[in-house]
Amino acid sequence: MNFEPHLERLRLISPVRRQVAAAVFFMGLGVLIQLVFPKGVAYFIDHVQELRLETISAPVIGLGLLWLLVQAAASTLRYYYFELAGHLIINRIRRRLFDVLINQPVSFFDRHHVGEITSRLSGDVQSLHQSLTMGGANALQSLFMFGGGVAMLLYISPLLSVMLLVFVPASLYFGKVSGASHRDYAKAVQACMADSSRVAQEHFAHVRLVHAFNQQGGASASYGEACRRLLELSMAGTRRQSAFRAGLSVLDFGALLCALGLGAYLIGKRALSVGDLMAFVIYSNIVTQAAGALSESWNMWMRSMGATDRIFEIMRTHRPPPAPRPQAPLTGRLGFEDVVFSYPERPGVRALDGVGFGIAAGEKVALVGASGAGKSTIAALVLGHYQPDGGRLLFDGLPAAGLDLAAIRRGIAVVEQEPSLFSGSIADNIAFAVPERKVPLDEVMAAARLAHAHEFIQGFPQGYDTVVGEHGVQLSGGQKQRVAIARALLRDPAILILDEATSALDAASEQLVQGALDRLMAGRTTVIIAHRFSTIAKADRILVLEQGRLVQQGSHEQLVRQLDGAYFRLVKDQMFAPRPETPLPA
Ligand SMILES: Nc1ncnc2c1ncn2[C@@H]1O[C@H](COP(=O)(O)OP(=O)(O)OP(=O)(O)O)[C@@H](O)[C@H]1O
Repeated sequence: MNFEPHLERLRLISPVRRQVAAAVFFMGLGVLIQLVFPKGVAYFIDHVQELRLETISAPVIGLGLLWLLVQAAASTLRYYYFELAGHLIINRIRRRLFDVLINQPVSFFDRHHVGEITSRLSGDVQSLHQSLTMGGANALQSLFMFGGGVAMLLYISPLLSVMLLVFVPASLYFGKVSGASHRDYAKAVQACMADSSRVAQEHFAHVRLVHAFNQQGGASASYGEACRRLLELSMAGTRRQSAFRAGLSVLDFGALLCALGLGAYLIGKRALSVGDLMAFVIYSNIVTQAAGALSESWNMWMRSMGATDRIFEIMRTHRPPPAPRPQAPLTGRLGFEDVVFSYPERPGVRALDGVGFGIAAGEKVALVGASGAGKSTIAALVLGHYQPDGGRLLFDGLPAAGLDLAAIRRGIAVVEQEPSLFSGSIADNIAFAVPERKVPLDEVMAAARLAHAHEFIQGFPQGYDTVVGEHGVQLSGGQKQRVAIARALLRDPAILILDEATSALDAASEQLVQGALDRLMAGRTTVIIAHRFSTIAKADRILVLEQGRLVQQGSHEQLVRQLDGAYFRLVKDQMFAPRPETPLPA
């Protein structure tokens, strides 16, 4: 048997050793008190004739009250410390799992849906919580009760004990056998839960589209199907669990009947008192129940092992980021040398096929090409989201592979096609550009002024504190763009990656955004994934891509003269908006 996965989970307890030790101490105390009780009952039954009210003196009553108090305190403190340890552990795992997830390479998010990932963070972690806290507490308590109960049984009657001990291994074995199947079942349930979360998350995220296409019914059907699979699996698990409980109950009552039969025989032989038989029955019940609870705890542990396998798989993939290496800030010189790249999810298709070019510091280069030609892939490689399969990238003439990725990224800013804003204040969204320090508001404002965003932000009643994004004020396309430009300006990058918005803004907004972009691009190396002719015309150089290959480069005037070239075809097919002001050669 491989113990490592079990140990891996138990190691999570180590930072909360003190709380766990306190919980175990109070649990031990509680168990001790419970184990004394049957023997006290035996004494009472065997001496019931001799007991008089006068003999129940104040110290006896005091002792009884103390017993009650200690019992209550032990049980309360046991619960408190186990829960406390559980919350601390789970809080730690949740944060660690998030750290591991957020640091995964971008390709990880190509393979896993956001809904699935959030389900792992909530559902799987919750399952681990239950098994480590209440599951762990019950298992430990059962173990103590089992050990103490067996000792008391042997003390009262070794002969009866031997008979009873036949049943105990049977229920333990029974638990072990059913535990193995529980693990696989729990894994399947958790996968199903992640799947239903994915379906729900996807439809909520695109709720406008769902309504626009009257797809509410379709959404309900998809979610219903995911829930049906989950229900089927859960029902199968419940059937298994019921069969397991029935088996345990047969063993429990079998043991009780045998103990009564043999006990009566021993009383007849004067080898056992009535009180001791009574105590024996109670202890035997404690022992068989503890054995059953141990089996059940094992099942629960195995279910949690299955449910949390994915968490640990993900955690194992975590590689701490390499120690930062001293590196001079980028000046903006960028190069691709014969770069070959396929997305990990599509290993057979080359998204870039032998692409090579150099960009001087401060140069503005437009990437053009039909949809799927590889423009965004070039940007993704510059940002270090993926590593090339062949060839290399150069920053300031140095191979990227030998440089510190975080330092490279510090020198780059990106303005996305559809700028993403987090649900926070506008100031927070702009300051997002500089994670290394707390950015003062006047710096945020200065960036917003340059980006022509200050005026509209000041127009909101809460100004820079206005909450935007998920649950806040929704900004127009042009406003979002200007916030994103302010964010990039604040970063003050050497290299700017600009994924130009395809949707047209109204003329006034367009002018404001364009003005802000001009300020942003001034003096910086800029790689523009270009869709507008006005942008392309302003670029120092145009790189034309076709099916992952760089097929042409030059200025608009140079390229448009090559009548058999890809660029001419793109212009002719009106791939850019608005139509080129530069007339095509006759
Ligand atoms: N994450 C991904 N996983 C697998 N294949 C991808 C991924 N992203 C893009 N591709 C594929 O790689 C090729 C290049 O895509 P890319 O996004 O670079 O094109 P593009 O020129 O930016 O297109 P567009 O102008 O439509 O955005 C396409 O065939 C595309 O389907």
